[in-house]
Amino acid sequence: MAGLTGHPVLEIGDKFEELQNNIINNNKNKEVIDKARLVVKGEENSNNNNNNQGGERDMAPPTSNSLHRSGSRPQLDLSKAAIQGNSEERDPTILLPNQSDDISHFALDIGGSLIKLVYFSRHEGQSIDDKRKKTVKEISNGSRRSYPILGGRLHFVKFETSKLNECLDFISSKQLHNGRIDSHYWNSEATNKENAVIKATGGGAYKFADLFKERLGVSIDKEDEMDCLVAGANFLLKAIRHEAFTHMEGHKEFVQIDHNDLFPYLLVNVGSGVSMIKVDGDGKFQRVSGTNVGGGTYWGLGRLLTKCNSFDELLELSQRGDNRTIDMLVGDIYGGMDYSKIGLSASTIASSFGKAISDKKELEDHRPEDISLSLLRMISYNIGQISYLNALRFGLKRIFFGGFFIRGHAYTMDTISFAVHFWSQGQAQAMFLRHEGFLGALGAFMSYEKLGLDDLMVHQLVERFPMGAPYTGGKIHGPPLGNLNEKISWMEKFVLKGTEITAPVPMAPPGTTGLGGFEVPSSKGGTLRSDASALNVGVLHLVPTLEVFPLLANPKMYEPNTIDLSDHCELEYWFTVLSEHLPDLVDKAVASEGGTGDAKRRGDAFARAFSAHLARLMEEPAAYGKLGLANLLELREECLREFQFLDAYRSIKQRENEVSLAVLPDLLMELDRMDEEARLLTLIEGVLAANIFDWGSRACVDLYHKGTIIDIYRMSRNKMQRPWRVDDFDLFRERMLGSEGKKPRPHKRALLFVDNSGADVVLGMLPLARELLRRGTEVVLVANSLPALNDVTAMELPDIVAEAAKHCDILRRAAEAGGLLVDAMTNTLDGSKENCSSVPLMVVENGCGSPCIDLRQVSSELASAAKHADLIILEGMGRALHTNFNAWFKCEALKLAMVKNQRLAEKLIKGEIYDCVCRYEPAS
Ligand SMILES: Nc1ncnc2c1ncn2[C@@H]1O[C@H](COP(=O)(O)OP(=O)(O)O)[C@@H](O)[C@H]1O
Ligand SMILES: CC(C)(COP(=O)(O)O)[C@@H](O)C(=O)NCCC(=O)O
Ligand SMILES: [Mn+2]
Repeated sequence: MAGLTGHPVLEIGDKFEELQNNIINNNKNKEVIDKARLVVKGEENSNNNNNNQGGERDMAPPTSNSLHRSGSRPQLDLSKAAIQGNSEERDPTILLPNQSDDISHFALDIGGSLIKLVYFSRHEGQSIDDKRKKTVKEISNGSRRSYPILGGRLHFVKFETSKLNECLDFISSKQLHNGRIDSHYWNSEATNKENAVIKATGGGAYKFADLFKERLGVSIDKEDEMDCLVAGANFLLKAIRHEAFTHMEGHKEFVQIDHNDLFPYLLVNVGSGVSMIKVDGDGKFQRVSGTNVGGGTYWGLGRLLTKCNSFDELLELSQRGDNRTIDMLVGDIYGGMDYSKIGLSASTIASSFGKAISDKKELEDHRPEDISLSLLRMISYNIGQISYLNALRFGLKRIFFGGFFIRGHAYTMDTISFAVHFWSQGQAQAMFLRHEGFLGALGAFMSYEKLGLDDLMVHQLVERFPMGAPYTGGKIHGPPLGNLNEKISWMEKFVLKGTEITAPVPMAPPGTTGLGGFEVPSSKGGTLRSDASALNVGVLHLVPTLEVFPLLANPKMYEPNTIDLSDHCELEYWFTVLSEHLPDLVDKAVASEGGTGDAKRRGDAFARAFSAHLARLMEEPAAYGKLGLANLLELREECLREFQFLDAYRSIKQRENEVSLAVLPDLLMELDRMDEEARLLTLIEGVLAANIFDWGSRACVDLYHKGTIIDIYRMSRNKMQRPWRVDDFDLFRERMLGSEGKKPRPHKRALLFVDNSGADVVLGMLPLARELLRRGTEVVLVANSLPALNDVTAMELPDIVAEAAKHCDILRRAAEAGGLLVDAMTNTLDGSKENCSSVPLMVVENGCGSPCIDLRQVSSELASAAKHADLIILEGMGRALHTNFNAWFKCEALKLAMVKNQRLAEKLIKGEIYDCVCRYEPAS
């Protein structure tokens, strides 16, 4: 093995190949089959010291890239392509004027300071794999809904109003105004460009209407600003799970809003000026007050006083400021003492800018930092106070603050929260919105009739954080959405700028503001979160076919994540795990795309994008909503897809499937020789043992570098001695086989949530499925809709099942009954054409592309399949431990996993790495 360690990952691949060749070329290769039998019986190998993880094996030399390239990348329309801006610049933006991206709609909010644009891009309709059509039909029993709206993404972009031209360029570069509109779903009048009408709100909808007609040839349909603000806020509060949050003393906490208890509330929109609106329901509201001292005041006065060039610069200055040099404090007036009789401490601001009256100092003698902070505090307190007074006036307890003045800035939010809390003595609560600045634009977007958006439910919206979808306008525009090249150079540019990506939102340790005073800023310092990094507001995916899993015992209380990453130590640990895994993942991803220069460049961009997200989340864990481990793992998959790595483990999965399928017949024979009780135990052991084949676990990847599949499997089997760390097997056996001679009724339908490809599904879950089928239980294999790590997908399963069915009548008949075998008759071993008397074996997709599963958002076909199920089997760390470990179901549930991470083992089951979980829960 010495000298051959250049590409250790490939070495094991070769070993697979070698093994596979052995099996294929010499079908009855005794050694291999004996080993497979050993596995089944759980015997130890006498020749080999067990647990030999030392890796003293002969390894074949690494092969070069045998993996093939995906042909599924979309073609770009490069006609009339031109470099935009300075062509001397490195990686200049390329404009592709003729590239269309199915953009259907957009709406604008053109305010005094900023233009906000919301646009929608449609998902390509995903067709169901032929082999699953029958299953889907059977399961949904003809009741598949036809959805009024298509899936797609909502994007959020802003521009400075003074740079309206940039906005117009952006619209025309993305061809937003010429969006292809599907007349089945969208209002078709707009398909004619001449009559194209776009919805817009804000003063600019009036002011610039002619310019839009002139430049883009579109008419503006003006929507009332207040209507839009309220519609936008109501939509966000109802449709986005983690939209609203409180922010006190540097601490951000998401608020779960009960839809039935949302109204009334006070909406305070802090834009250039401030509007205060009492909202009583959808479309039911009254503008009750406002103030002219708002965001425009801060930015305008601030610019005059500090000579700052941008709003962000002004805000950043404030973070290094000390307002005591310029504000007059109670202590300044009372000789350093509190005025405790009325509850004012010495450090309370008595008069903002009060010290500037001193004739000893001119403007130049004051630090711009101090001026900015003083101004920010003055305006934020003032807004907080007026808001409180209006809440008091109408007896409102909740105040939601929106508008771009807030800008996700911790100190601004703390200051407003403090004011509301202070004046209301804790009776009213200030809350902020993640899409703070886009309320009006969203409202205008919603005003397109027949969109059906107002019917969207929380579970139909999934938030994603892609790179390259620019959040701000300005320089970053040009190529249409989805242009990979743009995304890549986007990442390259950001890394050049370096700090922007990791720039944190200041999060100082919590401090106290003390009795009665607006005194100590609690979260100040550091640098301002980079707005331009496009990391702060996610793109909302509308997936109308997602549903809540109907078997959740208590959907309202359900929390998918077992590990809460708001604990910083926990976050740091998983951050390290994922960072360390990154080089290996990039290698795999690049190899899966043929290892070309282009693939390498994309791999690099992916690594940068994902690292940037991780860095951002380390600084502010709640930046993208409540953060759990499942979200991080999903984010990684999303980033891969963003750079068009559609299946990084494609060939690894294929090889592992082939190797495992080759030993399956022997395994089945061995199982069939056992009595029912021994067989059930062996089957569960088999599932647990085979769950070791996990390319997402660092420990397992290390194992792959050291041994062959058989070594690993053997090691895994050696760990199988009962009792397992969590061992409810006896309970499960009793439910399945009964006790004292009483045979319980078999389950009607079992949903098996499968995990990894290869041994995991072929040698673990399929034999278990077969056992259930044999007992007369219908089996639905639930697999990922999209690839994630080495997980098997719903698309891949029918072929695997078909291959397995060649050697097994039970599987064959069940697969036929479930519509999985289209041409099964010709492929069977004996060619016999029996009737489909079997219960069906079916495959459904789960609606996700992650190693974990959030059961609040599953595919409608899974939801339909679940209706008749009385047993759920969740398998693997991602689905049974990281998520759903604590979930309760209306039916029986079996959670099976091998823990392939030391820390998780300690934390969750007080055990060790490679310990197993077999948790059986009766219906609750
Ligand atoms: N990049 C920016 N440029 C200008 N102002 C900004 C920026 N980011 C945040 N702001 C703040 O947001 C305010 C505008 O908020 P917004 O909700 O867009 O209101 P409007 O609709 O009146 O433009 C500005 O007055 C300023 O205080
Ligand atoms: C990504 C996974 C959840 C996949 O596990 P599986 O569901 O396949 O059993 C798991 O590999 C994991 O938690 N990996 C990160 C931890 C580690 O490397 O130890
Ligand atoms: Mn997995």
